[in-house]
Amino acid sequence: MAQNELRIIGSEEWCVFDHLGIPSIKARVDSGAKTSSLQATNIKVINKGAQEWVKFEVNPLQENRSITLQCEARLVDRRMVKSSSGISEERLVVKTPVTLGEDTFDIELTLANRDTMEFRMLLGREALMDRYMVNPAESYKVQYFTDEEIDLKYRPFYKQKTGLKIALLASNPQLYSNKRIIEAAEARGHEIVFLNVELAYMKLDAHSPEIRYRGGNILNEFDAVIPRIKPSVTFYACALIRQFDNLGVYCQNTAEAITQSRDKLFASQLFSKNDIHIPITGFAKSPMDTKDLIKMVNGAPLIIKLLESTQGKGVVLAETNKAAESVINAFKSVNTNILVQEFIKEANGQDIRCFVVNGKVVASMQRQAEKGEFRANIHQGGKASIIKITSEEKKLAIKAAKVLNLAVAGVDIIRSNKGPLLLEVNSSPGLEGIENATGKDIANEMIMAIERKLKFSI
Ligand SMILES: Nc1ncnc2c1ncn2[C@@H]1O[C@H](COP(=O)(O)OP(=O)(O)OP(=O)(O)O)[C@@H](O)[C@H]1O
Ligand SMILES: [Mg+2]
Ligand SMILES: [Mg+2]
Repeated sequence: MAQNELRIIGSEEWCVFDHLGIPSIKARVDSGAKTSSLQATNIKVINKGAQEWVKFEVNPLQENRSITLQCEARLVDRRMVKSSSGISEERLVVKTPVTLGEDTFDIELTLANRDTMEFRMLLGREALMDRYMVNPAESYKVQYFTDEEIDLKYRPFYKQKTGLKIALLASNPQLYSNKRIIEAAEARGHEIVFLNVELAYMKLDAHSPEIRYRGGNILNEFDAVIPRIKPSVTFYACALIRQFDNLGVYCQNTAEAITQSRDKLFASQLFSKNDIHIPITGFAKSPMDTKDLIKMVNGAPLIIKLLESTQGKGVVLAETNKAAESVINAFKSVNTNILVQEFIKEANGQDIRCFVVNGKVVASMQRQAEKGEFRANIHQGGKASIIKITSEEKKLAIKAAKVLNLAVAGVDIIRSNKGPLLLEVNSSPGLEGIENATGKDIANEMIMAIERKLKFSI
């Protein structure tokens, strides 16, 4: 073909592979590459009579893994390719017809098992030769499809959606609570994906903010996120939750609610501001005020709490004023923030855990500390049993969750001579102790609460 009969091709073009069942795939025209290549995963060689064929999967749309096409093509070669990092690897080469605009011709494609290809296809010079001349300043000179046309072509491939798509944002899929939440979501017909907090990352950008997951997958199709955040990753996890929220995904507990419930001092201030009774609590920066701090909470025995504590690990009982003073000053000397609190002796090592979901107490249990221990936490050997709470306690639990704006909350209440007092509110309360003690399906309550918020009905 003479030079002037060559057609102009742009730097990006839409290719159609009828034999592979790919309705359209955007290719980067790359005359620097000899052979064309196609992003492919799960590549397997199979025998068809005397011929070798290849079965593989293609995600034809850029930055979108929700569509996966199953393809088959004839294997024509195996080539060693050196990657940019200098490692040689074998690539399979298949041959199949491609359509570009009006032209259909056979093309050889290496199957590139690369996760991070921006373009799912590269159109190399073997395919261009004697047909096209590249004009790198233009795109879609041979074939242009509008977004609507692409959408129409791919509509049949989108999985029929029957339930919600939920992400469980947590750290350990083996935990009882996480396993139960996954089970409950699946039982109600939803798709639930476990996302490890530390494997998710984000792009902050006014036009196209994103959340990505290890390997480059973009997480953009969730209806809801259930955050189950361990204390050590609170800061990072809350940034992720805010990002999901910015992307319009419903987060069962918001980042703000989780953050403020994790800071015992801040949470206590919110409680007193909203007329929620807590044991008398003091906080001071300087050791010079320790003596008065102790007096303020009615003297020893008293409780000292690390501002960020769970499972009762950072809660200490000081029996005498002397002991209290030295423990408080010891924490201060290592710059650890603590609360000093009146000891509710009459509770006899008991407290009440109320599980609140969307403003309702769905279960409650009493926890009794082990003999010789004042902390009722299950992790400290506490024993759980069913309890019928008073309407005053119920109101207190609901109000505490509401003040912190938590849709799911574990509210701890202690019975004192002055009536029920709020101890603390947990934003990722465990399910094991309370489901076992009460026989209630709390995971199911959590999932139904999401359905109600999203006005979803099965
Ligand atoms: N002021 C108090 N008087 C008497 N007992 C208390 C007091 N504060 C806490 N306790 C006991 O210590 C336990 C742990 O305290 P708290 O719940 O404040 O700490 P935590 O480490 O955050 O525990 P969690 O695992 O529930 O988050 C309580 O469940 C309760 O049994
Ligand atoms: Mg706590
Ligand atoms: Mg507690």
